[in-house]
Amino acid sequence: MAAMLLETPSDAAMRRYYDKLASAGKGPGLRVDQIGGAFGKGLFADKVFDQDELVLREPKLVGAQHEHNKADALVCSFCFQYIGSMELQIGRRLLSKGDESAHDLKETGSLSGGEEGSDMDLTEEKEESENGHDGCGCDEKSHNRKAISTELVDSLLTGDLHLPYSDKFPLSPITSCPGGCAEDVFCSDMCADEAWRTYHSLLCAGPNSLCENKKALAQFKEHACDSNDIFLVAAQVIAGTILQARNLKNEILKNATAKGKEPRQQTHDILLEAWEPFAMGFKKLWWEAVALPDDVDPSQEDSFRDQFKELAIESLNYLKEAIYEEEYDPLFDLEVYGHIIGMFELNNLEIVVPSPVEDYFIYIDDLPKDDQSAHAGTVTRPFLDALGSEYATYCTGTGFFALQSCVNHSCRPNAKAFKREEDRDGAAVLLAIRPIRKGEEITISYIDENHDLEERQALLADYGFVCSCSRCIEDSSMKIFSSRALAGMLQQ
Ligand SMILES: C[S@@+](CC[C@H](N)C(=O)[O-])C[C@H]1O[C@@H](n2cnc3c(N)ncnc32)[C@H](O)[C@@H]1O
Repeated sequence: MAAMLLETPSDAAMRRYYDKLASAGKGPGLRVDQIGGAFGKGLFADKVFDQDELVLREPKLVGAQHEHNKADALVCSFCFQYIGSMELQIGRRLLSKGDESAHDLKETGSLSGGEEGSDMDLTEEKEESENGHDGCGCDEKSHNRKAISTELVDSLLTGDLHLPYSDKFPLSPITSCPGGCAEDVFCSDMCADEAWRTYHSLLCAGPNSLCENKKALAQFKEHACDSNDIFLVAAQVIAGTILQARNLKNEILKNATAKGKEPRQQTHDILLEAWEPFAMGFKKLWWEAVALPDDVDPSQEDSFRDQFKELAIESLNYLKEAIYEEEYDPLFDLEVYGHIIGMFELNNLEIVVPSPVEDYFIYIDDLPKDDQSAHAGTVTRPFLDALGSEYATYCTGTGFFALQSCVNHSCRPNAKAFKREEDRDGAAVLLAIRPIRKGEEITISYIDENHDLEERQALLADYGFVCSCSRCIEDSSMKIFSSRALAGMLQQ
């Protein structure tokens, strides 16, 4: 049965699924078709798109904010919109900075000695500044943060301090998890209910959770946070499929009872139906799909891949202990788990949501100079200085999307993933970068395409395929032609 979950869907099954999405209004003006060969399936325009026109806006099927980003951005666990208030966002960020500073102090014995502690973060921030994000007037050259009193941070967290003009940046109030856990918070009852219905009721740590072994669930989460938070998204696929299968089964039972008949549907048919959205995703085994990093010697490749497999085994064992159901046993097969994570490796989109905190400080900095703006500057400056150049850290996560995951790469793309001003959540957004004809395939570039053929091939090797786009074919034949011409000249 596990093998059935991993079978490539037939053309007819694929057609049925994507037609169902289209009739539900998903991806208007688009259709998914088989291309064949290396390309598999692709997303196609079913109408003309003008340059800069929105091609696709789609919510995730499954996804999560990165664990390491949670202290930086308080967002709805379901749609990734920022929530709470500007004061709370800034207060939480300062609190976590305070914790980091205390940690630095413990590790190095001095605050300044810890400044180099998170090289990766600092590089990312610098890149953001160079890309023009740093417009608030904070000292971008220095990563030094100025200390701020705990009382001031507390006053933000408790809501006692109201920052000037923060009401210009209203955020949805926090909706608690219906299961009573403190880990997940939402922007609305709608998001809380959707999360509960589609995966969270089985993965919630709260008192109303449907998970029967919360201790194992906690161990599963801890393991994921310590190793790779992609396991948390894989758990959403498994929990979501179980919950959907239960719903389908109940519906069948209800219909049969209404007709006074015995339900005829087999468990495995129900499971296959519930699994349908994930059956469509292009998959490979995770430990076979991950690219070998440059710093790993090829002679060590087997042990490198074994480490990934070992992690997946550990993670799956915890998840099994937490939410296993015999009826849905195939979902807990290692090959299935490995393919779910491999599917993420090959298809997932990095979710990025711009920070309203950045907008807020830019707004304050851009106010026309008068007494009120001077006052606003004086009140907000200590917070900006305490946040330092990291004031604009975005919400980041990873998600798997039904239609976006069908978009192939081209080194001569006609669309790009781009968040517009109004896209303040975790939806995947694609815009046309030139006019697109009806019937044309929608393509994006997975890499920076402003490189020559060799560099592009090297970058795409990380994605596990050799590009067969029209530009690469032209460039390759040009290369062959040039080398033949050169060989001919040398022979003469
Ligand atoms: C995100 S998926 C795109 C949808 C995929 N074609 C499918 O059938 O589901 C990425 C995979 O599509 C294939 N692919 C995408 N762009 C390609 C290209 N330019 N040349 C060759 N294969 C490509 C590769 O197998 C890649 O791992």
